[in-house]
Amino acid sequence: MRDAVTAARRVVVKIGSSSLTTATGGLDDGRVDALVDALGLRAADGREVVLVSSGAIAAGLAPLGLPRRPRDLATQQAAASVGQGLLIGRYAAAFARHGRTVGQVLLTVDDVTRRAHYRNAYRTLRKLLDLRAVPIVNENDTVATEEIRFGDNDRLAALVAALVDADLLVLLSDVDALWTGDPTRPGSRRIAEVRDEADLLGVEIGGSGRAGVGTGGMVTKVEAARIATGFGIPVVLTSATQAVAALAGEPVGTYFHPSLRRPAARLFWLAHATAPRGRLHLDPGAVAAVVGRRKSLLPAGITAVDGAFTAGDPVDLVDTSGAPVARGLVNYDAIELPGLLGRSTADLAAALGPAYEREVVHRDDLVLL
Ligand SMILES: Nc1ncnc2c1ncn2[C@@H]1O[C@H](COP(=O)(O)OP(=O)(O)O)[C@@H](O)[C@H]1O
Ligand SMILES: N[C@@H](CCC(=O)OP(=O)(O)O)C(=O)O
Repeated sequence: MRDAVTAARRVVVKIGSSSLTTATGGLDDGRVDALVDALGLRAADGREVVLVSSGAIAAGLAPLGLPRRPRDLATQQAAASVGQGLLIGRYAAAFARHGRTVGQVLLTVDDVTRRAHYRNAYRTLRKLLDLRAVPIVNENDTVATEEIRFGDNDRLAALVAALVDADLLVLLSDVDALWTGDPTRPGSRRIAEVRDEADLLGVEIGGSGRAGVGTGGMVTKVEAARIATGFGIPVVLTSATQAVAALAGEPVGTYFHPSLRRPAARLFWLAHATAPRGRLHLDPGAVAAVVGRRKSLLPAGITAVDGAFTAGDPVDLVDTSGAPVARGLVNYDAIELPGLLGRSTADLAAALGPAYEREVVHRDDLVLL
């Protein structure tokens, strides 16, 4: 038995498209029901479950007469728009049989990187759990453009697990475990547990076996496991058909041990969930202050600015060679900064008013890379 699994009070379960669809790619009601039965068992004794479910695009294909997963973003978004409603409707009916209500939570990258949105997402999830509803999370595909996309729900699930401070993340796929190589190839073996990076050396982590349905294959799952375990959350990776056993702590699938380190939640998001919208070039004094002495970044230490960001966006702080040394949430719009560079805070406050005394990036909004 896996003690961390049996003891977990709050669990995030992620299910991939390939485990929810029929061979032809449509939503498979029987598979949805089987998953919900497994989760219903788990939630029955007062434990909290957050479900991260893919499948919106797959569920939208048939109603739109699309023969396969489209390549272009706009058609994917249209399919997700049709499919997400069907998916949630299906879950709502299945959970109702267990006396549970579901709540739909659609997230974009912004929702987990901008502080105000991050708090908002946390508050909603927390309240749903307090009200004994089952939050069902997916990426907000219909509004997520290429540049702000998570792209894969494995990473989203790891970030949601961190957001709700889960005790366990379960990744359910169509494969029963992480294997040493392509599971269909003779000689590949199942991996029962991963203690650290060393256990992954030599493992061939491949793409999706069902290119028309699943997205990231094992690459995104192992990456998600890295993120969650780095946050102190253990991960079980197995197939949807083993969900009951996995949630009961039986030794199925692959168990990723958590690392002991548990970074501050908000900064963790910043480092992992963000695509920087710009770069601030620091002089050596500013690098020493920010990295060495954990100080806030002031205009005086910035030599140049790249990107078209607005206040609140994540930006990378780079040294004189251009290497990122930290990531932070910037307090100014990109167009405001060139006029401020190299000037002291006192000078700026005197010339432009007290609002210009603020740091460019506050040290509480900074994470070293
Ligand atoms: N080392 C490996 N171990 C297990 N599966 C692997 C490995 N490398 C690649 N895969 C493939 O990854 C697939 C699961 O990913 P994917 O199809 O994206 O699922 P999901 O839709 O659940 O996210 C498996 O079906 C398998 O073909
Ligand atoms: N948000 C998309 C799923 C993207 C995704 O990560 O899919 P999968 O690899 O099947 O978990 C959808 O609902 O179709």
